Amino acid sequence: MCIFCKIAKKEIPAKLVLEDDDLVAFHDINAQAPIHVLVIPKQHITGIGEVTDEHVTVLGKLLVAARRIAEDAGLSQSGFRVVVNHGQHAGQTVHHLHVHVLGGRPLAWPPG
Ligand SMILES: CCNS(=O)(=O)OC[C@H]1O[C@@H](n2cnc3c(N)ncnc32)[C@H](O)[C@@H]1O
Repeated sequence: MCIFCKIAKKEIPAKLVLEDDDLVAFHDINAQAPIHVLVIPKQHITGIGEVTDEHVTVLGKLLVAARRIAEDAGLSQSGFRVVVNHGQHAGQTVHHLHVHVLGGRPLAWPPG
């Protein structure tokens, strides 16, 4: 089972931020900003490279949750970044769809 499925099933620990029937959000173990949270679907989807029309609802839920997490973290005014990485060039290391929410400091553009 993938590591994020284990987190979703509470089989391994994580610092949870948000959970509902469809998704769970938790602090990134290797934070790249003062706020760095991952939002994942409980359903195993390997990544953005796999999504189709059947995933529209859960994809929307991930983005709304991302906004709520950023707002709760007080980032609405200062700003935040929402990132999904796909494949080797993007450095995807966990093959379970996840949305990064980053904020709390100025974020460079373009990213690396
Ligand atoms: C370019 C990044 N690669 S990624 O886009 O695939 O992001 C994976 C992210 O998952 C995080 N991560 C891996 N294992 C855990 C864990 N057990 N708990 C919380 N976060 C984790 C990594 O720190 C990384 O930021």
